[in-house]
Amino acid sequence: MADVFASRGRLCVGIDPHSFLLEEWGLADSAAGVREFGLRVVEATVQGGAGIVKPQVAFFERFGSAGYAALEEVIQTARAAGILVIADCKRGDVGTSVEAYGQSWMAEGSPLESDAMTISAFQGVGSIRKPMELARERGKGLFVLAATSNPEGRAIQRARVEESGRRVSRQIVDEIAAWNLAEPGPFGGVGLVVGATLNLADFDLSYDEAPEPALPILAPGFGAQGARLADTREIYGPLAPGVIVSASRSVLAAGPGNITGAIVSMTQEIAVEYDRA
Ligand SMILES: O=C(O)c1cc(=O)[nH]c(=O)n1[C@@H]1O[C@H](COP(=O)(O)O)[C@@H](O)[C@H]1O
Repeated sequence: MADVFASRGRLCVGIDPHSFLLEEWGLADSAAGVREFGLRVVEATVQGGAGIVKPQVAFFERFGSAGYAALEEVIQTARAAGILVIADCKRGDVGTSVEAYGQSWMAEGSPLESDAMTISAFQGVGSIRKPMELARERGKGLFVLAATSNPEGRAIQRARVEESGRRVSRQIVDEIAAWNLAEPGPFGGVGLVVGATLNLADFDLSYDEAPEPALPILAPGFGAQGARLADTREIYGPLAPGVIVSASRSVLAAGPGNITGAIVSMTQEIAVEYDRA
């Protein structure tokens, strides 16, 4: 991750081809439209000097197999251009089924092969062990939902686990942190999704000191959901060094003519936030 931040920066550009955005971009709400949208966002990411994209699979899935073909092309084009791809598929299942999901998004040569995927462990962290093993074997990243940015997640994610007494979010983070202990290097291989809209203390995720190895944190909620880039370090505290700032609508709404500029200015804002004493 340290090399990821050095070479690709912290901004993750979400590729979320909502119908309203396709219309604003003058594109059809179709598989051809999401393909064109995705490719243009990848191009703008390269031109804007950012290094990470996160295609939201749902918006492609709306068009069935044609949408998947479009997604494959977007992922492959981004990776060929040296951009890291986090497939936002939020998969989660058990046993051999979740293992197959892991293979779909992380196995070498899979048509959807990405650099990382989002995954749900609300069936128990043990349920995603196979993808965790695959990620480790293949040098891929996994981002496990821990404390999501949406307000509806709050009640369940703050609930306490009977056996440990810990909040669900904290339990997931602790289990992932324990898994990462076996890995060399300053950052763990498995990361977490922790929304920027939250007060982390509510989820028992405010730390006095950063866990070691550091946790990669995929941080959605900036822009359209209300969180401000200038608050990143305050929101995440000791977790801030691992944060990947993820934004979709707030970047994409700039439109095809201005998206590169939006990426450049967000990258600068993030740099200012991380450079200040
Ligand atoms: O895993 C995610 O990326 C994610 C987790 C979460 O807790 N909240 C969240 O909004 N997301 C995703 O992040 C993106 C947020 O989009 P914007 O609100 O438009 O920036 C969407 O693709 C969401 O699916």
